Amino acid sequence: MTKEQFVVTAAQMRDIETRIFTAGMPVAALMEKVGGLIFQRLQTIISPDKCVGILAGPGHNGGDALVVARELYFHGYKVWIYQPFSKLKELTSQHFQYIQSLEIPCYQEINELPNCDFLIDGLFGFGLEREITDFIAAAINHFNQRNQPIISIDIPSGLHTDTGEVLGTAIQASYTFCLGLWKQGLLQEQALPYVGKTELIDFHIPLTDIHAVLDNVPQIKRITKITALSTLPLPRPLITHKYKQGHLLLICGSRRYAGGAILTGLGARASGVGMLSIAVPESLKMLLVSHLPEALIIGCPETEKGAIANLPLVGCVSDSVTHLIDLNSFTTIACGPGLTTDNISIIPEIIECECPLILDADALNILAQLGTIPLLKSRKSGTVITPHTGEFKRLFPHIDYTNRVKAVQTAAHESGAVVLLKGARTAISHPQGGVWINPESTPALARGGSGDVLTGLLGGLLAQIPPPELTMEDVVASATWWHSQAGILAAQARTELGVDAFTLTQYLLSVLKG
Ligand SMILES: NC(=O)C1=CN([C@@H]2O[C@H](COP(=O)(O)OP(=O)(O)OC[C@H]3O[C@@H](n4cnc5c(N)ncnc54)[C@H](O)[C@@H]3O)[C@@H](O)[C@H]2O)[C@H](O)CC1
Ligand SMILES: [K+]
Repeated sequence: MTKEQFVVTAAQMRDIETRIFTAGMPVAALMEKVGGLIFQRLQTIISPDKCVGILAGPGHNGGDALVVARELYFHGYKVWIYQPFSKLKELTSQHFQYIQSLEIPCYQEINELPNCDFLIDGLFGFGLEREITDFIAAAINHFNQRNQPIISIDIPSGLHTDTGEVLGTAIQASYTFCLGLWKQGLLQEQALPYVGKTELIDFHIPLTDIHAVLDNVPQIKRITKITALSTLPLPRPLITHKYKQGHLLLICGSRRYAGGAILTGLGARASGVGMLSIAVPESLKMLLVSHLPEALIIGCPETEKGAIANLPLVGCVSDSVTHLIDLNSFTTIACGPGLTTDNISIIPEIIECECPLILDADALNILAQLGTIPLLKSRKSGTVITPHTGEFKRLFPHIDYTNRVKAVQTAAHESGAVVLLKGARTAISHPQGGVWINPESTPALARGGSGDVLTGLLGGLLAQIPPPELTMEDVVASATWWHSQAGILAAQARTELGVDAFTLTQYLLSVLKG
């Protein structure tokens, strides 16, 4: 793993830094090093003719900010300090004393503050322990009102380091320079309006210290291009044939949502899966054939309303169908897009299948009606469920959803499934607790049908039975990355309004072309 992948809580960061200090690294030296690295990065953003306001807190976040202030000053920038705290940590106090000796203007009242071009937020870092109130809350709200870009050191002051919750109020940063290792709160969806453009400032934490603290707990990891492309595209041997490249069965679509079946099929097509079968209500069969001529389209008996009435399974008596389905002849089954909840009887049958199973959309809504846990826990092979927020709440109404990382871990543990909780920061958890977070997406994907494409793409990848060293959640994480990168590419080419789900399918392969 690269440093960019690790995600830590405040407590884990504290433990890692304690190991560094115990090994002999002076705290002052580390602060000096970190302040210098932040300053170097700032030089590429802020030209020396600019005025910079430094917001200095009482702890080491403030200490970092004061080191930055001093370096900006010595390099010709106009600098002022806002430092309203009476009790400072020792090291921070020393830096503040030196700043004052240089006669850099220091203020304690926000109404005295001059104008400036940029603000550096060094009020609180991962040491924030409680809600921000009183004059500090007023100050943060004041700085958010000014029109200067704010660059937060480590984490926007006021955000909970682990959950990303706003503790009272929080700085709305244009940039967040996260120090050393990614803090979990920065990857939580509720932090998004506050973090701005995030980047990691590496201050060379030894990997041994990281592993010493993180190896014995479920890993929270960021999905990066390196991790995704280490999986994708799945290896395709020179000598192969269609049956060796997996056989995916999609069970989807209804007269009401015919498009869902097409979009899911197009997502599967992009995965490179060798064989694709799609079970839809009989009346959709020719429509699907026209869109996906390479797929084997299975027309199923349908209800009055045009939903799949039953699956023509091998062994069942049904003379009106041309093709019987043997659920155990597929290497993966994906079910749900456009299914409707008109007929709940097919889900218990599908859950019996022995191959990996993906349940999405209405399959999840039916599962919520039938009761999630007992049904999924009894399955022999891997299961992936891919709820959006609403489906998640219906499936797991008892789980507190504020901390999405914890929520998805709990759901995975309870259900025994890999849980992919879709959103602006999709989180994926394995039943044993490991979590992948997708750190980059686009609001362009917030459209009907996007999820159908992901289900097909994911099903097609899992059906190709990735090499044994690839865990199911690794494949799910890579599919998530692939899907969001296609959305980003499409939005760049066509604006965020131009990424309808069909267009999204047309950009999937461009992602792998790099
Ligand atoms: N630990 C290190 O050597 C390094 C830390 N880095 C930087 O330091 C911060 C973490 O520093 P720490 O002193 O632990 O905490 P903070 O600076 O975040 O501030 C905590 C400080 O504030 C007080 N406090 C907490 N909550 C509130 C509140 N709601 N209202 C008022 N005051 C509050 C608390 O009592 C503490 O005194 C880290 O983020 C980095 O920026 C270095 O970068 C690397 C080395
Ligand atoms: K900060």
